Amino acid sequence: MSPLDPPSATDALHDRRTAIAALGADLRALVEAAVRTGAPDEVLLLAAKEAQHLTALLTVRPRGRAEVPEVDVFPGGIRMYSPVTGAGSPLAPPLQIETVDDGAVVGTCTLGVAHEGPPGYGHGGVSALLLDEVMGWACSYAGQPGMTIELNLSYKRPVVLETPLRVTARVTERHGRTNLVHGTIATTAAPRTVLVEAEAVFFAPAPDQARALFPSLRDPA
Ligand SMILES: CCCCCCCCCC(=O)SCCNC(=O)CCNC(=O)[C@H](O)C(C)(C)COP(=O)(O)OP(=O)(O)OC[C@H]1O[C@@H](n2cnc3c(N)ncnc32)[C@H](O)[C@@H]1OP(=O)(O)O
Repeated sequence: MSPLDPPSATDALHDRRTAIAALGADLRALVEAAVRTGAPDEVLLLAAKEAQHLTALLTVRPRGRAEVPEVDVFPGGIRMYSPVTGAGSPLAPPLQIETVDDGAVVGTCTLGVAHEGPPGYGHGGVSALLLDEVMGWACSYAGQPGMTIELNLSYKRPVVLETPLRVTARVTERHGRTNLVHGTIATTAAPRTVLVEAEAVFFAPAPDQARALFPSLRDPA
């Protein structure tokens, strides 16, 4: 559903997305190594210098704060730098939107130590991040991409790190531009044992409102 390269992607777009994803994967490995390392102080200081060098290398024609990247399909599609699904984001697990199953969107991911809350378990805010995203996808797939205006979570069991997770979401009710959405996190090994459950309200802005909120949106309709 969220392929890196839909059939319409040109060669140049394919190459750009591939390069962004390659950098993202190595940055995620770096972040995980950095939060787990037992290397001595002098190695940390050496790594900090190398990181400064990389930052300088990448600080070329940075995009503006509200600019939609050319490699993205927004709203409701590919977001290369999303902190949840973005193959190019060092913050993202990244979560893969896998299927639309009987109206429910299903995403999978594995959290690392960089996402830790209680030792060995995922941070509660990270669970909210995963659910918010997949619930947003459920709205898009129901035909009304929208913004979260309310998100309630029930943390039933801790979310284990380094364990494949299954995040599901489904629109349960629609009232005009407002969608009520239900979401869950479970492990892929035990999909019926809900670890975190969510109820959310999403609002799909009208075209004028979307134009004001997202000035670089190409087609707010
Ligand atoms: C285009 C989408 C792009 C999506 C990108 C991916 C996003 C991933 C998910 C996110 O993280 S979104 C980021 C977090 N959310 C925000 O930053 C939203 C901040 N909120 C706003 O900017 C405004 O609330 C918003 C522009 C969305 C709406 O402003 P309005 O002044 O038009 O809202 P209003 O208060 O009139 O409420 C809109 C409708 O929702 C209803 N409503 C509000 N709160 C509700 C509630 N708690 N329960 C049920 N309905 C509720 C409200 O009654 C009303 O219904 P009606 O249209 O029928 O009159």
